Amino acid sequence: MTPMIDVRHVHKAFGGLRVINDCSLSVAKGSITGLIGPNGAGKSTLFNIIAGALPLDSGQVLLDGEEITNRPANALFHKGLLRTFQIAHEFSQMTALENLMMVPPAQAGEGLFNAWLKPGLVRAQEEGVRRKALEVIDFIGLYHVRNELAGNLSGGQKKLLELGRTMMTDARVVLLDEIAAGVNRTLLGDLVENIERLNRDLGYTFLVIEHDMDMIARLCDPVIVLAQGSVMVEGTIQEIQSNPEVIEAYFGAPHDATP
Ligand SMILES: Nc1ncnc2c1ncn2[C@@H]1O[C@H](COP(=O)(O)OP(=O)(O)OP(=O)(O)O)[C@@H](O)[C@H]1O
Repeated sequence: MTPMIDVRHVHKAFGGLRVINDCSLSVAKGSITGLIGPNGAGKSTLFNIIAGALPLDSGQVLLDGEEITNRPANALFHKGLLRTFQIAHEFSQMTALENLMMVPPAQAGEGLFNAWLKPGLVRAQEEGVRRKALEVIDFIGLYHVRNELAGNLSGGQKKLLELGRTMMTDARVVLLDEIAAGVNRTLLGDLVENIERLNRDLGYTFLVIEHDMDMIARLCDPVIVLAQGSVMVEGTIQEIQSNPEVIEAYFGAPHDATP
């Protein structure tokens, strides 16, 4: 089957520093694939390249068989490739529900033409967006705080809201960058469940960068280990955790602790 994301022989350097070195990997459709590796391995750089936030020097990136190399993030958004972002400062003064309602890329109300000539259409579309936002906020378990300012939500609730924002569009693949950081265990459980439901019920594919190994172990199969800008090994979490090369990459020497 055509992979959802296919990274082929990608290179990227910052000045003289070669950060991504002939990196090739693929993310299977419908998978929750983990991307782990020691600090500085190049995980965020690779994410930024896939998400259209950073140009690569050479190589290719394909989305469901279509070349998307160096396409800007907004073009990828329309193709259903999204990444979660921290709730920006200006959005913290809007309610949780309004944050969701802001997401759809082409709200008819924004077009003057539609606003003047088709007010009925604008109202109907806004109503549709609101209904969907209410469904999404219920799905992610934040219905009870829907009218709270986003800035007042807890760290974990903000992460759930970020995930909810991806559901307002027709996402096919979502890149999650360290979504567990700073989230308490209870909300982390909710986050994991929601990711699993999106994967199982809506067919989302996920690529997950995460330092939290519990979260990787619960969610991801397969797990890809990046070291010095290229793939060291790929396998199940059990295979990864018992691989001596991986242990050495994390700890610098053979060791009996696991990553
Ligand atoms: N914009 C940049 N300019 C110069 N160097 C950069 C830039 N972005 C990243 N780097 C360097 O590239 C290397 C890889 O960084 P990257 O953030 O991709 O690693 P990472 O695997 O995500 O690390 P961590 O797990 O610590 O977040 C590091 O040495 C970093 O200092």
